[in-house]
Order: sequence, then C-alpha cells, then structure tokens
Amino acid sequence: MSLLSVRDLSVKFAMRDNTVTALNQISFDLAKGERLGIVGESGAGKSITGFALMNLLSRPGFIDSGKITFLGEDIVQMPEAKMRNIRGNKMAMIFQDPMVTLNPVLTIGQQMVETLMAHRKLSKAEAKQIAIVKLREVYIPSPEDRLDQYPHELSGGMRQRIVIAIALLLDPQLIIADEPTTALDVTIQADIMELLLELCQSNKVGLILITHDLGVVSQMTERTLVMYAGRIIEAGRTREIINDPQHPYTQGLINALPQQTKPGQRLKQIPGSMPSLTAIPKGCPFSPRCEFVQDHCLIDAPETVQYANVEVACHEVNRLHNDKAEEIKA
Ligand SMILES: Nc1ncnc2c1ncn2[C@@H]1O[C@H](COP(=O)(O)OP(=O)(O)OP(=O)(O)O)[C@@H](O)[C@H]1O
Repeated sequence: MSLLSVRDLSVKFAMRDNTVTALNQISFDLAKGERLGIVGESGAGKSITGFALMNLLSRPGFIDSGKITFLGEDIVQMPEAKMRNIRGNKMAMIFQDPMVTLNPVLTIGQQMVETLMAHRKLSKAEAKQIAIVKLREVYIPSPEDRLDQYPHELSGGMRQRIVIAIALLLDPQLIIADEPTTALDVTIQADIMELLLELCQSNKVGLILITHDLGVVSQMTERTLVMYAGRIIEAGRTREIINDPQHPYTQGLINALPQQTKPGQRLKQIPGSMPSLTAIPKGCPFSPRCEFVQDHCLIDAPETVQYANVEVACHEVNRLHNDKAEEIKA
C-alpha cells in the first residue's frame, strides 16, 4: 500500500470578485519511507500543496476537487477530529520558522510531555523519558537540562532540532518539511538537512521536502516534483531530473544553480517571473518565459507525457530532446 496518493487535486482561493486556482489537478504518489522533493520558484504552489496534504488550508483557500489518500484513508472527506489525530500521530509538518511550532510561554519539556500525554497513555515521568531520548536523537547536548528551558533561550539551529524532535515524537509515517532551514544561519543549514535525512532513513519515515533549492533536493530525495503556477510540470527520479531535465523550466532552474556558473560569470537566471494567480497565461503557463515557445504553446495547455524516464508537461519536449541529442553528437 502506498503511503500517500494524490489524484487531480485542485485548490482554489475565493477572492472578493472571483475564484483563482492555486493548484491545478496535481497527482503524485509517495511510497512508505520514500523521500520526495517539491521544487519551484516562489509562488509555484509548493506550500499550498503541503497545507492541502495536512488538510490545513484555511479560508479563502479550499480544496475544490481531487482526492488525497493517506494510509488508505480519504483525507479530504475526513472529519476534523479524526484529522487532528492523524496530524498528531501519523503526519507532521516542519516549517521554516521553528517558532510556528514552539509555544514561547512553555518550556521545551512541557511542550513535549503535553504532546506525548495527549496522544499516548503515559505517566508524566514516562513521557519525560521519551522526550529525553528524542532530544538525544537530534543531538541536543544535555537534554535533561534543555527540558526546563524556554524556546527563546536556545539558538535558531537548536530550536529547529527541537522542532524535528517534536515532529518525530509520535513516530509519524510522513514528515512534510517546508523550507526547514531557510531561516537559519547558512553554516548550520547543511547540518539540519543531514539530521533530517538521517532520521527519516533510520526511522523509515516518508519525507516531502518543499524547497526552491535543487541542490538540496538532489542530496535529500529520491524523487522530485517540479512545480510551476500550481501545476506539476516535471516529475521523476531526482537523479534523472537533475542530470537530464526535459522541461525548459527545469533546465532553467538547473542552469541557474551557482555550481553551473563559472567564476566571474553572472548567474543565468530565467528571465521574467512566476505569474500571479490572477494572471496565469493561457496555454502553457511557462510560455511567456520560454525560449523554445511555439504558437501552439500559447493556445493549449500541454498534457503530461512520459518522456526519457520522467513525466513532463511540455509541447516541445520531443524537439528539445532531439536538439539536445544533436548538440551532444556535434
Ligand atoms: N491566503 C491566500 N490568498 C490568496 N492567494 C494566496 C494565499 N496564500 C497563498 N496564495 C497564493 O498561492 C500561490 C502559491 O503560494 P505558495 O505559498 O504555495 O507558493 P510557494 O511555491 O510555496 O512559494 P514560496 O517559496 O514563496 O513559499 C501564490 O501565488 C500565492 O500568492
């Protein structure tokens, strides 16, 4: 059984005068223990996807259609009380800012013990012991002492480690991490990612990692979804997507990576920007920024097709692929 299955999921925002589409019929699967990256520029719909999966969208956002099946159960139709239980026990979300999760007026120990006791039949002493074990797993030094500290007494990196420990407290099967290191000092970002990877692997926890950074995705995940204007425009094994991207947008993201730029050369940014939800172009949403655009790209939205080991939504994928092969031959 797959851990998660998303079919034709559409999310809309009810604005004052009209309704705009933030997610447009996205579909994907996640196997148990699998790690999936969701990448794309700001506004692509990555965070909205994370919130929809947790059934945490709030007005004006709502799931318009589609199905989300988690461990065999339909999340979209699930009553909120049951969903709250699943959110605590089976899936957890880690946000960019640790203070979204941590309560500033409670000690670390109070937060962890309360969470454990709310979901498990445990005495306070037992819950405290589990909290200490979990803090040790995220390499918090002197965990016994940390239990009595408040979040503001700890560094940003330490706070995010504690958030990871809280996410893992009830042994979830899925963690959704939305830019979990963006707010942290650059020097500790890699440590936190490494920790998350290690814990997901050792506990066989599925991971959905939301990030704009393809470099991070290549280190952390087995499969990747590339999102643009609320659609999945390319999906496949991370290795294939990084080494042989098929969609011009993915190619643009990879060309913009600092490692692709020679010293003294300017970063090759994709021209233009992500459209706002109220101005998504007709046809292929990427067409105004695409150097390979053809007339028909402006009229019809491309279907998703299987091509060279990935799924890709681009009218011109065949031509681009052949041109690239010719280039390599020459
Ligand atoms: N409450 C809201 N009302 C209206 N539009 C919204 C709301 N929240 C998000 N949006 C829009 O939904 C789109 C997708 O947003 P989302 O936060 O998922 O993007 P993202 O890919 O996660 O970007 P970022 O990397 O900046 O977080 C954006 O165009 C955003 O402006």
